Amino acid sequence: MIVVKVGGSAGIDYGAVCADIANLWKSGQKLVLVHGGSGETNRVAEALGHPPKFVTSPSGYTSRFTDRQTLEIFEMVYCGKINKGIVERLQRLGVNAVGLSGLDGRIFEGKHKDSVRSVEGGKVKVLRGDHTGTVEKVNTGLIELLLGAGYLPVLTPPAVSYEGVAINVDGDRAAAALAVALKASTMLLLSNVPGLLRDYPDEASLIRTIAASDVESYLEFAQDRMKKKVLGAAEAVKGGVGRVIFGDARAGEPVSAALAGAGTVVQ
Ligand SMILES: Nc1ncnc2c1ncn2[C@@H]1O[C@H](COP(=O)(O)OP(=O)(O)OP(=O)(O)O)[C@@H](O)[C@H]1O
Repeated sequence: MIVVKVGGSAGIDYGAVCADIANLWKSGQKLVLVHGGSGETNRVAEALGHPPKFVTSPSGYTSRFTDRQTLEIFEMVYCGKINKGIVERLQRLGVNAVGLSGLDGRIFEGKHKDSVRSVEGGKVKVLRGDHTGTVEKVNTGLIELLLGAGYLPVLTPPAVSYEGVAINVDGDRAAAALAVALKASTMLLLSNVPGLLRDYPDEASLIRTIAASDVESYLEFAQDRMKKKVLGAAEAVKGGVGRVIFGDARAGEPVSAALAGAGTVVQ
């Protein structure tokens, strides 16, 4: 079993990702696909007159401030446009894909965080009305049912809180929790960079391997949203996933290339 997470940043070639996945799936590889959608969400939010707001926590992590209206835009893009776009591509390639969010069947569950601490102009402010959280529990029953019946699950945030409220969660960490729950041998985190760069954005500074015991020390090279990927990788390997690969989803055969070791391999 492998878990493939494809991001939603500008430049990602969903056609290439889906074609590669379709070939692997047809050759008998069991997999679950998780996706993001941040780039398109930003664009749609701007177009709808509710521009995105990002907050940086005192510990340096960046996240989307998700008020109710942002959550609805987020769902339109992630669960609507991106999820159905991927399912359509896979269907056209002859793969019986089923698109679900973490809300459906309570696949991704976690605690609702209503307030977030944000560093603004050197001061720490508390913002309320946030619909975010972290996946703490993965309910694999529905996924196993689908896999057992021959469907390829295509999953996306949001998750559901214990009270049944939709919460925006990080896709990389959700994929990590899923990979652990499914006892996946490999998790791929594919985005619009060749992997973790020592000196971002210099692509020649690609870090090729990271020892599983040492992942967190690489957080220092990751800026803003890349930090969540490194954190997700650490959580996955700690949870028993054999290897995590940060790979490039901009062209070629992104999944096969990453499986063959292109990118940053955490093992
Ligand atoms: N050291 C680094 N190496 C590589 N990328 C980095 C680094 N530091 C920061 N980044 C940024 O991290 C981004 C990837 O994270 P991001 O969360 O935007 O991607 P994604 O997974 O495609 O999106 P989504 O949130 O929609 O799933 C890159 O586009 C790059 O700008």
